[in-house]
Amino acid sequence: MREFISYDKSLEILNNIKLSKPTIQKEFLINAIGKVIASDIIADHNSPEFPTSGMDGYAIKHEDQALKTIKIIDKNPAGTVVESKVETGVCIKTFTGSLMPEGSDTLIPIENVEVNGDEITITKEVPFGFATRAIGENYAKDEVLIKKGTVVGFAEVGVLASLNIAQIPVAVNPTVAIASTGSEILDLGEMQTNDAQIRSSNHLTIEALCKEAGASTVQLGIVKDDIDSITEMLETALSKSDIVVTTGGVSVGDYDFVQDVIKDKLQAEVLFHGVTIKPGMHLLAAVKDGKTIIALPGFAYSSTVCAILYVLPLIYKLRGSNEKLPIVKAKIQQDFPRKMPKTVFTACNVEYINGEYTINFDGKKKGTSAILTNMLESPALLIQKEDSEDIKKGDLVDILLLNELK
Ligand SMILES: Nc1nc2c(c(=O)[nH]1)N[C@H]1C(S)=C(S)[C@@H](COP(=O)(O)OP(=O)(O)OC[C@H]3O[C@@H](n4cnc5c(N)ncnc54)[C@H](O)[C@@H]3O)O[C@H]1N2
Ligand code: MOO
Repeated sequence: MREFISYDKSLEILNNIKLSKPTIQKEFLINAIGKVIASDIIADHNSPEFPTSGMDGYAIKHEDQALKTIKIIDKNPAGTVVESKVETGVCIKTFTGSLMPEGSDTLIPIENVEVNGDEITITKEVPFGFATRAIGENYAKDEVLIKKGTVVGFAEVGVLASLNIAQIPVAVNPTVAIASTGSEILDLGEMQTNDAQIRSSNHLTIEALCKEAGASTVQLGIVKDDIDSITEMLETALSKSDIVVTTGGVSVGDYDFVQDVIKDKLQAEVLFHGVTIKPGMHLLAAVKDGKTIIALPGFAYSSTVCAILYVLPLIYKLRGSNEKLPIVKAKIQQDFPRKMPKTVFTACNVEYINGEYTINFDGKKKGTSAILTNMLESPALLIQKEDSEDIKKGDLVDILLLNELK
């Protein structure tokens, strides 16, 4: 008899396994997009380094706005350093991006003055420091701008470029090998020879999830329910990857060989086999030669939910990233009784309305764990913990935002 453990316990066990540290390599900024930065990025200068004009106009002393006219003594284009100084009664024509000339504290925009020869008359006053970007406005020297573990995106690229950093250390993405087992399942394009055969979706759904999470993938396709084929597949998978994910063959049927191969043939260390969750109760996690094997149930919804819950966090960890599953609070629009003493993940629709997430189950199909179409459109998973109460309409509940998965 198998011993089922709680969802929390299964997460704790997986969280505590020793994983190898990611290999670090340097990448040019654009090639680093989607990768995880492996060290803090600290500003080595202030931005801007000097007070800088934010508009086109005239650099003045603020108190000079009380004067009738102010004399223009020089021009200060962006990219040059003007020698003249602003003293009482004089101004310097200054442009967006130009350094503020010495002695000035305020920029009066061209729209706020009338120009007569070499003099300006102020038609509309501005407050002290107007359109003057202070030293360090964008970032200050020694500020930690990007934390180790951040996934590089457009904003990181821009900030790194402004720091004149062309190459950054990033973690080499882990590799996940994926295979689906089952004698009834067919790969894309494979000829159907009898009515009992179905098309496999799991191997590709999981590859898609892993790729979106930043992993490299090795697709091993479909393996029939046969001990030798499954053994060969798992040996190949272990030799090519950091994480092996299989689907099918982990419950109690006569042909559920994946578990036997993992336990008896490979002699892998089984971390757990059976978790009190729905879907995915037959999930098996094991370790062999420092590689993690996650054997998921065959049902399409079960294997997808479990890949999200168990495989994605492993990928995050192996990349050294700070990412977490996107779990947020949402208001539920109907009663939702607790059906079983398990942690249950139910597909729902999510909307963001008036500053809060709300969920409903409109159009969601009921049936077995085979229904993957419930994950289309704008989906989330309602999370009901093992020891939770019946949910009432209007309650705040935990949901996992499926369209926010990285
Ligand atoms: N007597 C019992 N029967 C079952 C139990 C149980 O506790 N006692 N548990 C059920 C639950 S829950 C699940 S989940 C499944 C898990 O079984 P397996 O992991 O061994 O999966 P299979 O039997 O191979 O497949 C289940 C189902 O999914 C379809 N399938 C399989 N592979 C794919 C694929 N790659 N793409 C799409 N669909 C796939 C397969 O045709 C089956 O219909 O066991 C229950 N039974
Ligand atoms: O493990 Mo099954 O996924 O509960 O339907």
